[in-house]
Amino acid sequence: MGLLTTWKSKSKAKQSELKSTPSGAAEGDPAQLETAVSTESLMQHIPDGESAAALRNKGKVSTEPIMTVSSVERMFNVGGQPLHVLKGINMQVLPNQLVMLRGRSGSGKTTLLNMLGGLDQPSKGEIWFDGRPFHQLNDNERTRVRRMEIGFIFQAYALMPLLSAWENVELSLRMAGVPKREWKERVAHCLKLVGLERRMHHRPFELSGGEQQRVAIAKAIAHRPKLLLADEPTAELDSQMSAQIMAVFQTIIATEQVTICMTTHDPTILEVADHVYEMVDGKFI
Ligand SMILES: Nc1ncnc2c1ncn2[C@@H]1O[C@H](COP(=O)(O)OP(=O)(O)OP(=O)(O)O)[C@@H](O)[C@H]1O
Repeated sequence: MGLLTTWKSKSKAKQSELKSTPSGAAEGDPAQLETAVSTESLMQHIPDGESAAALRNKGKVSTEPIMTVSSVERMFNVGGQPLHVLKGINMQVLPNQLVMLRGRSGSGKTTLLNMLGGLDQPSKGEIWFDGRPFHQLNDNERTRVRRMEIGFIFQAYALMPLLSAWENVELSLRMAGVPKREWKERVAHCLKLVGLERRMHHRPFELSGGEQQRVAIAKAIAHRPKLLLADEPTAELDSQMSAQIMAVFQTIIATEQVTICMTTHDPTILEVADHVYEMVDGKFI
């Protein structure tokens, strides 16, 4: 298995570093102060102490993998020629972890992520999601699992441009079939969790890139998915906003019991991952 390395994601040092950078820069600048305040409020949600690993050791979190990938290959037919993109991928994702797929452009990260989310199927191999053989489900069954149990976040936010932050999150509850009586409380909770309680009625063009990505996160977790898949979620953001997004990810892992698997090119955010898989030319090294 191509496990590059393992880091503890919730060290106090890392939390205080995330906390102190924007706070230190905030004095006298209202825009930076706003960023600092929202980061402070984000960090309040992160519980001190117990990491997912510690909770697992105490039996509070399942030790069974939520996702198991065995010998997965993916071939495409391009102009009559076979293109072998994934060449035997093995991985396990444990509950309440932050797992990163890293690799150069074209190495196959998005192709694999699409398969983990049931958007595509392997040419060979198996993918087990929460005890079910994802690779054997038909299109309708995979769509149902995806709608109910998986959330997606994309590089370019994928928000409805004419809807407010509130309405965007509400839309995802409607799509997942969550009863309307639960919407108000859940939308408010998710937007607060990502630090946007003062931006709930802004539309995407009235928000910064980092704020738009936080709306996208609120939208992706609103229906309480077990697994959150994020394709380059920080690619459009500067380092401070990227740090905020990673702080939000840590918050929602701790409070919403969600597992996150994301792709990235950004070496500066790797250290908050529980596991990093390095992909080279369709394989983990
Ligand atoms: N549907 C498809 N048909 C044919 N080729 C494809 C298809 N999807 C992906 N590929 C090819 O597979 C390779 C891997 O693509 P993929 O998008 O998974 O890479 P990536 O690591 O996510 O790259 P990036 O970091 O640039 O997003 C590329 O060469 C791409 O052209």
